[in-house]
Amino acid sequence: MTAQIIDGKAFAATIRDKVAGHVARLKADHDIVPGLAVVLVGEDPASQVYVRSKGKQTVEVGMQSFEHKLDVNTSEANLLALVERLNGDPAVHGILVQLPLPKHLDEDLVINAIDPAKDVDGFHISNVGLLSTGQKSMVPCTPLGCLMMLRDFHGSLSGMDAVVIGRSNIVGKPMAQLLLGDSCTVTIAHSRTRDIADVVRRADIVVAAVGRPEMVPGDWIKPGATVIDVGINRIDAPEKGEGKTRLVGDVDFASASRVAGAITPVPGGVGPMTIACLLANTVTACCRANGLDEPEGLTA
Ligand SMILES: NC(=O)C1=CN([C@@H]2O[C@H](COP(=O)(O)OP(=O)(O)OC[C@H]3O[C@@H](n4cnc5c(N)ncnc54)[C@H](OP(=O)(O)O)[C@@H]3O)[C@@H](O)[C@H]2O)C=CC1
Ligand SMILES: Nc1nc(=O)c2c([nH]1)NC[C@@H]1CN(c3ccc(C(=O)N[C@@H](CCC(=O)O)C(=O)O)cc3)C=[N+]21
Repeated sequence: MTAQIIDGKAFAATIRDKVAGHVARLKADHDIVPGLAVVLVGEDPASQVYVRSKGKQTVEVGMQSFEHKLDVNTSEANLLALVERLNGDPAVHGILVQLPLPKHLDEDLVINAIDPAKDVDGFHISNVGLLSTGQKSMVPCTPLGCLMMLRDFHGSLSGMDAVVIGRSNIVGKPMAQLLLGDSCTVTIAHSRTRDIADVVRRADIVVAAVGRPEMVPGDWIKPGATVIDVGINRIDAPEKGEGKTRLVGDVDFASASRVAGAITPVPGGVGPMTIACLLANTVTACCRANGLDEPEGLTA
């Protein structure tokens, strides 16, 4: 069997179109322009590329982008003061603090200082609690993007066996909550899981969010299963020339795509959906802040 490729890049483009439509309507009907503030501490090259791409796409859909770059040695007080300022800024509807932060900064403290209504990453404890109790919240972008692709491919996920590999607060745990919300039978695997191959083999849906290049081989995949590869790993690619690199996921695409029914590629899968969902969350936050009907089909 050769798996169908789930084209996250193309799907993300359709979401951005919807977002752009809503943004245009907000402007025409209410003279409101949604704004997204992105805070980057330090100069990690991968983060810089990613933040630039977010800023560009934000402007492309007609929203305002505010980028704040702080020195790697910035104090916690300084960062918290910026977050406070953004919380109070009526032009800012969404705030994203790029993670990971340098070690001297307390991530939990900083994330929980963001106004939950502006927490477009969905990482604030209030949003985590709301999601886990099935209430309206801001939903983390990466898991939301994965859910949208799964719903689009399968229609209903009800009763399916889903295995999420990874239990981070930003991907694994919220992903599991969303799948549970859609009535999957959910298992979360992690570094202490015994016989992970056996656990994964039971799954109709596999979401891999581990951070280990090509860790999941095809022979862990149940024939016909849907595989969502969240991993973004840059590895050496000497075949492309001296010093060159390439991106791979947490799944061994070559072997898995021979067994799976459907699979997301890396690049071009979950990554573009994450950014599209960030834009979607910003419009949603803007509508809620202004007491307006929120866009349909852009939230969980
Ligand atoms: N496409 C996108 O938009 C995004 C992609 N990513 C990518 O997704 C991946 C995961 O990110 P993130 O969740 O932040 O990573 P974390 O490092 O925070 O979490 C990784 C998880 O994988 C588990 N794990 C590690 N090794 C193994 C193993 N050998 N077997 C089973 N489980 C293991 C860990 O288990 P334990 O808890 O026991 O240590 C942990 O729960 C990364 O490649 C990251 O780059 C992340 C965010 C967005
Ligand atoms: N507060 C916070 N929120 C995040 O959502 C967040 C974060 N911090 N820190 C880093 C991770 C990582 N992440 C990615 C998003 C998109 C791509 C993406 O678009 N990837 C492209 C390829 C890009 C390339 O070529 O380098 C693709 O997969 O096709 C990658 C990675 C969001 N993260």
